[in-house]
Amino acid sequence: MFSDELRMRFLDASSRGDVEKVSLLMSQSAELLNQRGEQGWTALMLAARNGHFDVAKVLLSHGCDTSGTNRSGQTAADVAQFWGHRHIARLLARAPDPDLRRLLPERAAEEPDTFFNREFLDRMSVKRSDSEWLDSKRASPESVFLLFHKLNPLVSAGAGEARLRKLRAPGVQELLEKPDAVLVFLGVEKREKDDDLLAWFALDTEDDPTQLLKAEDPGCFFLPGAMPGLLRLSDDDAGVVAQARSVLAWHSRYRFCPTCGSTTKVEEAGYKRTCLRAGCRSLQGVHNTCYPRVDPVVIMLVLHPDGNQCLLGRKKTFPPGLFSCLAGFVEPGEALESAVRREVLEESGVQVGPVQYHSSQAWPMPSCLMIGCHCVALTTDVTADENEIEEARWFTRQQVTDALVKDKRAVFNMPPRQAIAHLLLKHWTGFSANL
Ligand SMILES: NC(=O)C1=CN([C@@H]2O[C@H](COP(=O)(O)OP(=O)(O)OC[C@H]3O[C@@H](n4cnc5c(N)ncnc54)[C@H](OP(=O)(O)O)[C@@H]3O)[C@@H](O)[C@H]2O)C=CC1
Ligand SMILES: [Mg+2]
Ligand SMILES: [Mg+2]
Ligand SMILES: [Mg+2]
Ligand SMILES: [Zn+2]
Repeated sequence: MFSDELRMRFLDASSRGDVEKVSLLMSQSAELLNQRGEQGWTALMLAARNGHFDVAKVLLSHGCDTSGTNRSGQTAADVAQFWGHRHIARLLARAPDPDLRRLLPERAAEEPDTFFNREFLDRMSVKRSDSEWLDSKRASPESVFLLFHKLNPLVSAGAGEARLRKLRAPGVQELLEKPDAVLVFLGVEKREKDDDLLAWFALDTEDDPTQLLKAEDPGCFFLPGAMPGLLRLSDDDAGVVAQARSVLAWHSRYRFCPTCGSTTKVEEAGYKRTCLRAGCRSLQGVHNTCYPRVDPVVIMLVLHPDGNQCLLGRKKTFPPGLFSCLAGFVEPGEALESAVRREVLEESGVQVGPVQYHSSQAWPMPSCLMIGCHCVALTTDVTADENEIEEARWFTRQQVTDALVKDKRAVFNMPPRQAIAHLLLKHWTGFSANL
């Protein structure tokens, strides 16, 4: 054990930034590490208050607790942030803290069957360069052709659900003869036997929709509004549309070579656009201008250090009452964990510590890959970024549960079940219910 005097000397040395003394006292009694002084302040909080980076580093290297709060409810990171010592706040965000990690939900036993992720077709990418096989499938009366108008799929509406309209070759012949037409090979229906593969294709047109619909049943229409329109699809159809819509959107936006502006030719059954100018840089080495793009987006449920609340935000464009997880594009040269910490800080002013991957989701608006994570906050004051977020605040586990079951006490509306944000919230409450 140590005396009260030793404890006071230890806290005082941390507060003054005397690294040598802090280390010396630690070597005399390791139990000093998480001791508290006036108002419940620990050595780490005092170092954070006065901007003593080296002291904070030494204390962290001994595994000191970062999640405890003083009597004003502030963590060490709260203190560092309040007093403008951002380098210390960042240091605390990187420090592994077993106590905070404990708040992360356990990994799900099974991969979730997420909307837009269902693999109804086998993409058979080896066939993309087999022109003879592709020609025969294009001409086959069995093959399925999906038609999109300005990226909205042709569907027929059943009870509630919209079903993709499957056209056959003659139905799209005229459109395919146009000079700019792009036909994308999506894959083949998964079957037991390999001999009679049923191929699926997709194409987009900007032609007058009333003319296009004349040849169709009266119940057919182009499903309007990506959000929430696409959420009306069945799970199987949604998986096919996620693939088709992203590739078609890429063709509609990347007609010319992004490197030199020359015309391009479509190859690989719609999966490549190659520059036609000999000597163009895009034809040499590793480059990403010729293939359909995917934009990674991190989406995260931020958990409060008390383990009982989570942070949700509202965009101005959301329907009334809806709150969802914060999200943001991953930037070049950035790891997913860094993107999570940066976007949460930008959008809410909250510092994030441990980050844990949950699952991912294709999100074809037009080509996002949502990377879902849970993470734990180090600080708790919320300042919403007014440009992007209308409001951000903490919700209790009970409030999330009420919203999930649409209880009359619910204080907000959940994101739709098809969104990965919904799964992140549901997984967290499911985990918490077992506590
Ligand atoms: N499935 C789900 O549950 C959810 C899905 N999402 C999706 O995630 C996407 C991203 O989330 P969001 O919060 O908007 O992202 P950010 O927080 O990164 O901010 C969006 C802003 O970033 C700019 N931007 C656009 N494209 C890129 C890019 N490729 N790289 C970097 N910045 C870019 C845009 O600015 P400007 O327009 O000024 O150019 C846009 O307004 C959204 O498109 C949304 O569809 C979001 C929440 C829930
Ligand atoms: Mg943002
Ligand atoms: Mg955002
Ligand atoms: Mg961003
Ligand atoms: Zn070029």
